[in-house]
Amino acid sequence: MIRKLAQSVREYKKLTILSPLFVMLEVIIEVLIPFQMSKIIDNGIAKGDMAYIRNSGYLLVLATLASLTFGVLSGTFSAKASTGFATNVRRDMYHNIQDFSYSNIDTFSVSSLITRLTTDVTNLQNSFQMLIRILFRAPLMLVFSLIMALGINLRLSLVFLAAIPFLGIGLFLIINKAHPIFERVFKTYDRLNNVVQENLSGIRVVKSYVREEHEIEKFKRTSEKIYADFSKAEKILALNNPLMQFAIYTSILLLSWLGAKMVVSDTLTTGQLMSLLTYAMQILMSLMMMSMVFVMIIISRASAERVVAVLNEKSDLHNNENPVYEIPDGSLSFDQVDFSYSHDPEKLALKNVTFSIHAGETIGIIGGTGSGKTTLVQLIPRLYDVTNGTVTVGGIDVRNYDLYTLRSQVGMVLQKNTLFSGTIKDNLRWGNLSATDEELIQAARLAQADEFIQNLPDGYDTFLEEGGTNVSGGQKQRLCIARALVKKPKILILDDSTSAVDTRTESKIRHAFAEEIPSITKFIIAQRISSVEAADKIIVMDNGMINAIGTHAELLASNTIYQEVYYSQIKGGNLHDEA
Ligand SMILES: Nc1ncnc2c1ncn2[C@@H]1O[C@H](COP(=O)(O)OP(=O)(O)OP(=O)(O)O)[C@@H](O)[C@H]1O
Repeated sequence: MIRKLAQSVREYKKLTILSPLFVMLEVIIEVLIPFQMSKIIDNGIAKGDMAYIRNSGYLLVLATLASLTFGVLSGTFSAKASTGFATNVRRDMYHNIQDFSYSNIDTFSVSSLITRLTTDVTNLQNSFQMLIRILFRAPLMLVFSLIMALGINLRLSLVFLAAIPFLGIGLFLIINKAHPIFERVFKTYDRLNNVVQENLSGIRVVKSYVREEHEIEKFKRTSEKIYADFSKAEKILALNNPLMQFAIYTSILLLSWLGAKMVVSDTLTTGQLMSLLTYAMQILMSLMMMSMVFVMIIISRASAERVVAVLNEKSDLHNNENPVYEIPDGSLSFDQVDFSYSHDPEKLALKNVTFSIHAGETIGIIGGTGSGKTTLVQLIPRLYDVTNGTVTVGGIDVRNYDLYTLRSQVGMVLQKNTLFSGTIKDNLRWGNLSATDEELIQAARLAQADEFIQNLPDGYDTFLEEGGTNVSGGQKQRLCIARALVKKPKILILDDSTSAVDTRTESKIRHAFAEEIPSITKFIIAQRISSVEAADKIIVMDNGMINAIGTHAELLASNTIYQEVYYSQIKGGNLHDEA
């Protein structure tokens, strides 16, 4: 875990090393100051030597200034190194997430990824800063002060040594109790983020169903859970303070009592007792700092595990060796394809799917909800890999293509359309950054979007709000179709992407496709028979399997599922409705 995180230090390595180096110089001076003080008391004040006092005083001022400078420098370096480290961790996580396949995304929820990228990385940043500064400072201070104290008086110094194991055991117990609670707290954070994200992205649904109270209650419950867990963990951590204070004050009392007796019996000078007391404070303060760092480490250990899980997650879709960079044509075949989302052969979402189609054909896919339509088409651009069997495009197994080549040649309009904030042009260019304005207009024409775009006050430069909230559902779908067309794909997949478009416009889209892009293979998943009846072939899906393949006339004559859908739509009057 540490090795993985250390890889993100990169260009901040120098600062990461410089910070503890300056800490070391700062500590050395801080430890020498009490020693010099004891000399001023014993050699200067006791003997009334003003010149000695003055010269040593100058030296002390210089030492303090130097220690201050080193402190400022190490503080600055550690702040820069830790923010840089956090930036790199975030960047590495973000890069890795971009590589995630759909199945990787299924492993982590979106809200959990957000907490990991924000709260967890901030925790890591704080502990990294503490680690390179305080975790160096405290042990150095401890060791140097102990050496100095032992040099002054061995017997009295044993008092500190007795305190160390006592504190060590106390800390170990605290850490063991608090860590599992922090692990739990971060999972609850994920839930909180999930509640917020779901609520905000679905705020319109929440409002239209008047579910505000319910949502507030859900938020309150999760916040209270975080509050309860945090309070519990903090209560355990708070035991650290009395434990430390007890050790510090007992040691100082013992030291003062035993030291005073030694001063009276002339086996210790006043200056030595003074500096011993200062070293006692320094030793115990450094122990206190170390315990604080340990507390921070407990909190961030849970975060570190969550961050490393994202960094270590490998995309399960890779390019094979010597991938193919050219797709010959848009012909396609499925050969005995099984697919399971959970990689469990008992839970197949697709079973023994076999069919083949020629380039340029239009294929309709029809079937009940959950019958596997979306799952089937997701295997074409390799959003998931098959569990068994093969999918080929242009006669070549899709796993043998370079992923980028394959996906750039398969235009897919998903069921859940997403437009991004930006102008219509920006959104259309998602498909192809170098597309000319003419190409954008041509794609929009085919998708029957050009007319309504031209009627917008700023035309193609109209700014779309986040999620495309300022256009209607049907307009959004047409923009998404146009965006896929800008890619000039060899295969175009429309997954229920004309459901909000009226049947007259939908029919215009179909005609435009047939006349102007005849060489593109088209998949149309639809609920309406009218959307697929003109297709060259229609696949009827049922429970993850192909129930039948044929033309509209063939299926209407022989397939019961197709007949049922057809007649229910005739009766419902929505076969060719113009909603
Ligand atoms: N990401 C996923 N993880 C696990 N199971 C999934 C996932 N996506 C879909 N499924 C399951 O796979 C099956 C087929 O789903 P699919 O989305 O392909 O159906 P569909 O025919 O497209 O349905 P609809 O018409 O409602 O969109 C369903 O049982 C569904 O619950």
